Amino acid sequence: MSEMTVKDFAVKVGRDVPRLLEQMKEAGLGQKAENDAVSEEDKRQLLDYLTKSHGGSAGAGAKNRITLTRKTRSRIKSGDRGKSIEVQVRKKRTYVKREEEKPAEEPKAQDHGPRQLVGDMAEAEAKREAEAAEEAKRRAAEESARQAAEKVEAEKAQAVPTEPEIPVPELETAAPSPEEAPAPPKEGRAEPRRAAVKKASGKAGKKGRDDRDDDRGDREERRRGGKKAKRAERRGGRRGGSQGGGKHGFQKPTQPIVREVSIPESISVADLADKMSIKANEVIKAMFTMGAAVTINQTIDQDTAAIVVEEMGHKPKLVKDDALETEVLEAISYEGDEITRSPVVTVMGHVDHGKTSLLDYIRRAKVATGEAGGITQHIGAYHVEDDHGGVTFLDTPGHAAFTAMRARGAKATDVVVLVVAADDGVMPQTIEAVEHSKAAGVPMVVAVNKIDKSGADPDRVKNELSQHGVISEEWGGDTQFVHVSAKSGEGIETLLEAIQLVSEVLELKAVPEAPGKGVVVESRLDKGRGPVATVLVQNGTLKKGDIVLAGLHYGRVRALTNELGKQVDEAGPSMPVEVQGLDGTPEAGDDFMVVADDKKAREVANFRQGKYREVRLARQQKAKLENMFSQMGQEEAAKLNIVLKADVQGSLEAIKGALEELSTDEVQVSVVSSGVGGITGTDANLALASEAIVIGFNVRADAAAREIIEREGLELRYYSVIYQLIDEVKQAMSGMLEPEWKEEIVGVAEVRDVFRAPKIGAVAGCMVVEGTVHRHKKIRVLRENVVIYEGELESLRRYKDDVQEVRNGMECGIGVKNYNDVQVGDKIEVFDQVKVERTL
Ligand SMILES: Nc1nc2c(ncn2[C@@H]2O[C@H](COP(=O)(O)OP(=O)(O)OP(=O)(O)O)[C@@H](O)[C@H]2O)c(=O)[nH]1
Repeated sequence: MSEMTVKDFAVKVGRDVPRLLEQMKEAGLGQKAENDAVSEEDKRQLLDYLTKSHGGSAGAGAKNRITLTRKTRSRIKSGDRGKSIEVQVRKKRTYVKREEEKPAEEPKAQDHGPRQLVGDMAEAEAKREAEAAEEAKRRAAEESARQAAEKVEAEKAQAVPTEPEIPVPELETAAPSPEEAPAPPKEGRAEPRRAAVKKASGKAGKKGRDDRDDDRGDREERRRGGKKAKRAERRGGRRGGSQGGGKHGFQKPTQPIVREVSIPESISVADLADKMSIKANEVIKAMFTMGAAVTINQTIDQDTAAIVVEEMGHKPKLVKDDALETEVLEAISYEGDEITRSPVVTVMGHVDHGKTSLLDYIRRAKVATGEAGGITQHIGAYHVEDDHGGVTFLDTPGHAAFTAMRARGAKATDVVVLVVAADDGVMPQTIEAVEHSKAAGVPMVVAVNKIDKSGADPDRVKNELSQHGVISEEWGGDTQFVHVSAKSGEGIETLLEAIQLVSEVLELKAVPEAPGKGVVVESRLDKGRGPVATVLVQNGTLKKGDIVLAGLHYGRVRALTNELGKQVDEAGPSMPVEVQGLDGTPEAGDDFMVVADDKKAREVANFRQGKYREVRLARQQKAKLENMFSQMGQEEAAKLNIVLKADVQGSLEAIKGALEELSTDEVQVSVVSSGVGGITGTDANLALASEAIVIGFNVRADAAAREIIEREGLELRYYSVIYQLIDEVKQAMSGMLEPEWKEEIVGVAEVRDVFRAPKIGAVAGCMVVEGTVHRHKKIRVLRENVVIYEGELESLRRYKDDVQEVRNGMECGIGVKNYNDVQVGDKIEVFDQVKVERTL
């Protein structure tokens, strides 16, 4: 065809003249009126423009092509199980305009610019297509399984010439090119495509009965070929497509997009489908044909997922469990301009030395300044402003909070303020606090408190602390001692300055523009507000609306509340803030971070929840005394950490000394903490933080400690004979732990009342609170979790009857043989000695 007018052209391409003129103008053509002539060159230019504007390739090679895609769905019977699979076929066809051809025209579809011209080009292309299809067909013939493809190709080739001015949809159905750039779905599922193509076309009403018959034939063939053949076919199909594509001048090699699908150790069906960019239904169906009935939310394991992915024609990539987490975390950038952030302080010290008073004083004096009402809330932390940029105090004094955080690997504290009452001096918990902060590598400032008191003797504090390696600056050490009174407020300013001084050395930096991250200080379930967590932002800024991952939980920040109870929109570095919107209550010490993707946050949280259990189990194994050494790598310096508690100072010293003497060149035994008294939650947390085993010598763990020990799978051992304790540790060190006799506590009774009778002595009215109390087993009497007597029972009675055992929840009368000093509140522990095989 030679030249035509815009009007003619508009008629040909089925578009109205003004719109066409507009497009021509956009394409840089000069036509302004409907009677202006349109040359071949103009058409090409317009086509080129439209192709480009629709995302087509604009390169020289792509100049004269147009690609059509069409999606069809069909069902095919799969395999010999007679199950059917829904097959989605994406067909793509590229038409290449030949120089000498005149563009034909036609289509419709307003918003598919290139499509309209396609029709235009189609006619010209028909011949070439036919040739190309033949070529593809030849190649396809190399593999028998690809017969279906050939047919379709052939049909495609025929489709064009039979109806020169075919509307676009006709053309689309023609080419079953498996390739597909933008629309991922189903690609991988290439093979069924072969058979399904025609079926789909037939469904669309574009094909005749013959086609459908052929289609059936294909299916028959496929059925006969079995699975292997199908796979071969699929592979072949891809190859064939690709080769044919080259000949056709297709835009891209017509290979199905084989995606590399990363599969975590477990994944939900929905997420797996998502990763392959297909509908979950299709995964469910595919799995069904493989003999597994799953639901959309069901989580499948990695191996199964890998098979499904392969079956779908993609490449599974098995990723390590924490890969997703790593990916999510690594995707967060904390780069930017740094500012100096305020120090975060934890106050520690012995009971009654004034930690709470000090925190309260500072809060009252500082936080409320200038704030309406000045009422502060307890949210677990607060920030005070001073002349040097402020200080944040973690408002949960004590070692428990500190160790709980450290146990979770969190380093929330920059500076420890060690409160020592000037009238009381260094006490056991003072020493414990020193141990904790040293172990955590956190610098200390000593607040010598109660300086207002008449008995205050600050020099004594200095002196006593120096014996524990905390030496005052005045004495040539590096620790600042500040005299304060939490009552009068004396010295508080100086204390804040001292904190600032220490923090300057630390050079605490943060990037306020970065996404917020930090640590959970505490959390609770609020009746009205749901899970509420106080977090300390350590870097970046946490904002309302952010998606947050916190420990095992995640959520979108619904509200942020500061320590004054005021809603805020954001919290910057070193600021504590209460967060609402999480789906659960994270633990103190859990990390939190703002992540970009809601779904990924959920995935990581889910993963962590699953992992949590495994990690605990793993830790249980590792923490076993028996396993500790066998698991140490050779290059690893072997170290056995012990948290030791004993009934009296004498035994404590003796055991500690003996244990430390066990150290050899290969294995170092280190008592990270020791003390007199029952095993507390703090001890357990410290053991967790330092990967230590807990040893109780004639002492027991309290409820809090037991909870942590159990939950975290720590190793706890009770002993009552020193040499046995030392011996077992020694044996473990030499890797020769024999089958051992281990004590097992089988029942505990609490003394509720004590009756004294002249003949039989003291009888304790008890309630069995754990296990079963047996008449003939050995017992110990515990007072405040410390063993005060070991022996056996004289009598065990229910009402007036002598019984052999009394179960949990029942009352009974207990007489302890040769011991009459039982008191209300004591516990009677019944134990057994069991042989434990050594497990390595
Ligand atoms: N005279 C005087 N009394 C103080 C001072 N600081 C605290 N006290 C008193 O010491 C007692 C204990 O203070 P707390 O602040 O409860 O001590 P704590 O270290 O928090 O104690 P626990 O929470 O039990 O570990 C209280 O009666 C306070 O009033 C002080 O500087 N001077």
